[in-house]
Amino acid sequence: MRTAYSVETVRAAERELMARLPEGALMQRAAAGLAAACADVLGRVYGSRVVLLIGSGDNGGDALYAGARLARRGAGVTAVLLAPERTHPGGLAALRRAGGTLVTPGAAEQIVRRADLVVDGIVGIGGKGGLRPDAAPLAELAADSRAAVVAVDLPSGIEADTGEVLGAAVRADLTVTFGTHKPGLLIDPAREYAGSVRLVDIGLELPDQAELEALQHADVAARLPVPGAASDKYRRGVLGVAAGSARYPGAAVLAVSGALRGGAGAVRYVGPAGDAVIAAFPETLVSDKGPHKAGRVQAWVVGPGAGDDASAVAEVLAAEVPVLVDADGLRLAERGAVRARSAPTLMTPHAGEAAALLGVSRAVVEGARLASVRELAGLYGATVLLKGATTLVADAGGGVVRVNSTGTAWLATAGSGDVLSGLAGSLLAAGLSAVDAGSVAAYVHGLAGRFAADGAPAGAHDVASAIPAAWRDIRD
Ligand SMILES: NC(=O)C1=CN([C@@H]2O[C@H](COP(=O)(O)OP(=O)(O)OC[C@H]3O[C@@H](n4cnc5c(N)ncnc54)[C@H](OP(=O)(O)O)[C@@H]3O)[C@@H](O)[C@H]2O)[C@@H](O)CC1
Ligand SMILES: Nc1ncnc2c1ncn2[C@@H]1O[C@H](COP(=O)(O)OP(=O)(O)O)[C@@H](O)[C@H]1O
Ligand SMILES: [K+]
Repeated sequence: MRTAYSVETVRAAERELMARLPEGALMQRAAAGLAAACADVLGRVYGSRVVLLIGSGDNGGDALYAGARLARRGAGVTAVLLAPERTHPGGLAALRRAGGTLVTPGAAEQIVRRADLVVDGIVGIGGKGGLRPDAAPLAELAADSRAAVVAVDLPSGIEADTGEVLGAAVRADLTVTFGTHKPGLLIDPAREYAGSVRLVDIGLELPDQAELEALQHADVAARLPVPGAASDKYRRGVLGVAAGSARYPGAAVLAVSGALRGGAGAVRYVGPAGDAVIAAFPETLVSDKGPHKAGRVQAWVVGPGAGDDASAVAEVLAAEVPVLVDADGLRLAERGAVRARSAPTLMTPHAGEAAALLGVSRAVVEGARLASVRELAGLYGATVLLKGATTLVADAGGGVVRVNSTGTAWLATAGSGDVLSGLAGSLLAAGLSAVDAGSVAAYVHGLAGRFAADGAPAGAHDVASAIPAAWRDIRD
């Protein structure tokens, strides 16, 4: 499991560790890891041109000490000091001793243009509220140069705890972060600014519960349902899918396509698109009599392409099994009915649907994804999976939020969300908790999207067809 901790938690762990170590030891660990990463990016350190962008805090200190290490290995290192009189004194002295050069921001444009590597030590976890006007132009210079950009701890200008980007921010090719990932490195839009992320262990002892966690292959493999000798189709779980309409029969087909590859033993389809479903997937048990007459299921998916069938949504919400609500179902589900449920509910909006439920604009949700998913989960007393380039899954009770980034932008194609709903529903029917079903489904779906696209456009049905390959890859 990859975890991320809030700034407050990082600060507390840092204080505790600093009290036990000689002064400056932690910063030296950080600087050593940073210098090694910079050397990897450069390939050849000797003779390279390195520019350090230095703010007035310890983030600048890390960059200065790392710059000194690179200078000792033969790099030409120049530090641009945003606040010369408040620059980290030890770091500054170290760079001077190693032969580095110091300049003011006025000289930055010329040297950044000729640099091989720009190191962003403007601000780290002490930053608040977007880059200030004196620092913002440096971020733009770095973006315009042909140099590789390495961010120290996090790209300056992003909000470490939330992943929001409130103004100008540095766009890095690599972020070297210390002790733990910070939530902002894993959540869009900030995640995009971080580039790839390298974690340097500096010995911080962190509490059990993180702010954010991201499943890895092994975590997903441990959660995927696998039948045993005693399994039969009922014990594996039966999923009911109430989806599709005369206008959108395809949504039903796609939801069922995800469901059949999600580990349930059988899929019951209820709705007006039975012929289309049977034509594509003859193994589906089809009925048009409404959810309450469909026979026993261990979980329901309701909503994809469902049009305005509010009664089907209400019927499904009244069932005492886990329910996944997606697409039209989100609009039609009464908040009170969701809150009154005793079995788990998993809601799966994209940013636009979440915005409509919260009564805000889509831009507000996209800018503040972590706060939005938590708020929606609290409002409905449900587990909420917020789709997007990174997918977040939050429980109503607060606590750790799951994040997934296995996907690819090729997944932004009509119907891929329907496939996800069937897949996640199937995992609910197989007995996974709502958080596990949502986050495991997002992981598998993202990987399937990568396999299906492989650098070229793919349709949602291709994504569904790639689910078995993703599943095998995870279990290998
Ligand atoms: N935690 C750990 O375990 C370890 C932490 N380490 C390192 O320390 C870093 C944290 O250092 P930190 O606390 O000195 O804060 P930092 O990020 O340098 O920023 C403060 C400075 O930025 C300024 N500033 C603020 N907002 C701004 C803005 N929007 N735009 C522009 N400027 C802004 C602010 O100015 P002021 O408000 O004082 O005028 C202040 O001077 C951490 O990220 C990591 O790199 C490692 O060395 C070892 C282990
Ligand atoms: N830029 C992106 N990068 C990665 N995944 C994405 C991106 N855009 C969308 N997705 C994923 O594609 C799916 C789209 O779902 P949704 O918006 O419900 O589409 P639809 O309603 O057409 O089925 C979600 O799983 C979402 O996380
Ligand atoms: K930084």
